[in-house]
Amino acid sequence: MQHRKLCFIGAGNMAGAIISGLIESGYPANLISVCAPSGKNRDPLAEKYGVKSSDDNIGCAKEADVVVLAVKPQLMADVCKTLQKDVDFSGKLVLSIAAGVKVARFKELLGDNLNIVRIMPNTPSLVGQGMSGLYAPEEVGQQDRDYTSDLMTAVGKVCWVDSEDGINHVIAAAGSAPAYFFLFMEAMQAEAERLGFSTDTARMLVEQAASGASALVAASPDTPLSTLRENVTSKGGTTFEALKVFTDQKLPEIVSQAMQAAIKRAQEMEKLF
Ligand SMILES: NC(=O)C1=CN([C@@H]2O[C@H](COP(=O)(O)OP(=O)(O)OC[C@H]3O[C@@H](n4cnc5c(N)ncnc54)[C@H](OP(=O)(O)O)[C@@H]3O)[C@@H](O)[C@H]2O)C=CC1
Ligand SMILES: O=C(O)[C@@H]1CCC=N1
Repeated sequence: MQHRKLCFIGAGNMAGAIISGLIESGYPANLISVCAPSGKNRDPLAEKYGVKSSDDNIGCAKEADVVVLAVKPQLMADVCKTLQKDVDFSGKLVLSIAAGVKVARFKELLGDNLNIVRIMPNTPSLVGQGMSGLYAPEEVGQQDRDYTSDLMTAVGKVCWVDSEDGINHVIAAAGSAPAYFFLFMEAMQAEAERLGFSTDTARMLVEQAASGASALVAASPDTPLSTLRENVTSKGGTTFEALKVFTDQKLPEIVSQAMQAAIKRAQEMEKLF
């Protein structure tokens, strides 16, 4: 992949996950800078990975070929307005990882000719297992699309969406999704502890069951998920009884409602920020 000079504006959970994944995959540390007002998140990244840490958004953005906007959506307008005053974005690629801030809004904030790709990543990027949705408006060139694909492929898998609404659908299915699985695993660990397992053993049981199930899915690309479920479910057995509780409590409907709630919030954010 091409190694362009990258500047992250924001050094939080998601920027940190991408930076860590990039360095692990061989992206040169001396081409990465990370900016945030305080040193609490960016300094550990600099210490661990040798990237440049700074509180100077403008200076770092000026020097970069690619500016990654990685602040909370509610801060995006203020951050962009400050950048817009002093940074010439022509010739640069801007990547936004923010939920709920549309390309049209970035053009309002940073200029009509902005060359921008939206990325919706997730935190497993930290361990090279990310899932990112990518959207670019028509005018973005193939080289920039390829660079963005390569960048995020370095930390996981990518999927392009044709319309910007697709980014909100990626949020529901992948961006927010690690938290759904963590909640499920937390509930399982808590019950395992109530059954008498130590915290460590309860976590190991749940963690290994989850990562084993996930590895089995990955190793069985032609097998529907329903078949993998059926393979565990003996007639008259224990799994059947456990799954009956989930279906009686309408788990599929709950999942659908949760994913729709994430989309609805992203749409609200698009109006707010
Ligand atoms: N977390 C996730 O799983 C995902 C998050 N996203 C998106 O990523 C973006 C960041 O989220 P997340 O990483 O969770 O947020 P965090 O709260 O973890 O990090 C926000 C970062 O922004 C920095 N910051 C605040 N103000 C400024 C400023 N004026 N200039 C530069 N940096 C600033 C903070 O600085 P300091 O370090 O000093 O506090 C912090 O490093 C959001 O837009 C979110 O929608 C997308 C997909 C998944
Ligand atoms: O919760 C959020 O808004 C962000 C976007 C996807 C995951 N975290």
